[in-house]
Amino acid sequence: MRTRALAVETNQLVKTYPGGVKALDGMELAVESGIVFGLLGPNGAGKSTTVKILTTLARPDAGTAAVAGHDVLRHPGRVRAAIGVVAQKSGADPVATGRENLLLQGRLYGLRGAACARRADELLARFDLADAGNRPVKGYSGGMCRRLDVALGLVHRPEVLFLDEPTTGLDPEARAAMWEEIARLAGEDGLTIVLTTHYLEEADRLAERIAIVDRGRVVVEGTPDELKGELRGDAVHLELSEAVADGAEPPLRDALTALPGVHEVAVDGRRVSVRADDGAAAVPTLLTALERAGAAVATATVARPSLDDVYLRYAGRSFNEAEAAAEAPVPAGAAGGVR
Ligand SMILES: Nc1ncnc2c1ncn2[C@@H]1O[C@H](COP(=O)(O)OP(=O)(O)OP(=O)(O)O)[C@@H](O)[C@H]1O
Repeated sequence: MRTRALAVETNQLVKTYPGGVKALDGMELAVESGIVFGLLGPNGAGKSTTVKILTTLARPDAGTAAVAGHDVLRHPGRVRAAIGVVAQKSGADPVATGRENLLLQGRLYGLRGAACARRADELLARFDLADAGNRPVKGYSGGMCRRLDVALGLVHRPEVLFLDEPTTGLDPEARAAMWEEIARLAGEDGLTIVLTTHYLEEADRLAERIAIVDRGRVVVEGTPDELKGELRGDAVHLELSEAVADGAEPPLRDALTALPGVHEVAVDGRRVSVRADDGAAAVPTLLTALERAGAAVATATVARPSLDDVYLRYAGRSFNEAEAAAEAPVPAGAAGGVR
């Protein structure tokens, strides 16, 4: 028996597609109930394949997975009753109205009569679709469609909601609105949200915990701050009003390196870059030291390590490089898509 404390648990999932593409190569996940968990990785990392297995739409070649305490292979029906799925592609019927879509989904999950209608209206109001509820979905904007998709996934009050790249293809405004909606959902009724994304910013903003996935396995897992904190230190960039004279660079570098909590000092013409344990706290000290050395500072910026830096450290390549590699042509017979 699995414990209910974990909403999702996988052990050594392996999945190879025909043609030999190894989509999953020992995927290990443990997602606590009641949190937003981000599965972050570039295109082709194996996120959708993981979600397909967890939502009983695909079978692993090896390994086990349980959702809401139910084994996905032994009790797929129980898993399906406990989950809501918002796939990358909308499942809504474009010819039907938003309300009709919700009523149909409700009926599929056993809701009847007034209870079903009440739930549909509740969700239309909640997702700001009340006015559009009686219009065919084909007339909805991208953001409205996405909100309806999430509403459809919630009709039967699932324990675990899977959101597969919920903001891909949305314009910035609709993306921001969807982020707000997901953040709002997160606090509710102990709902667990498993969010897959290839947007670093999306995972950083929404997920309490993140698993960074590369080549079909988790390369690192933790809270966004834990992951970034492991990189120790902020980058502080200072732009001087005038370039430092050649001979003055080494003593300036030595003076800055001697400051507490300051490392990796680089001086290059007008640009001074350092890593600091606490960037914001180091700025006044750096300004004073530079002033003493006769260097006037024009601008100072502090950058926290990003999830891209984390990815680079654990996957050995940048997120952009990995995305580019995933988009590169693959050998004949090995191509394929899950969409
Ligand atoms: N049906 C399929 N047949 C063959 N190969 C597939 C199939 N589905 C996925 N793949 C391959 O498996 C790997 C993992 O794909 P998957 O879709 O799980 O990654 P992903 O991280 O979700 O990426 P994306 O964000 O592009 O969906 C990729 O190399 C992909 O090309």
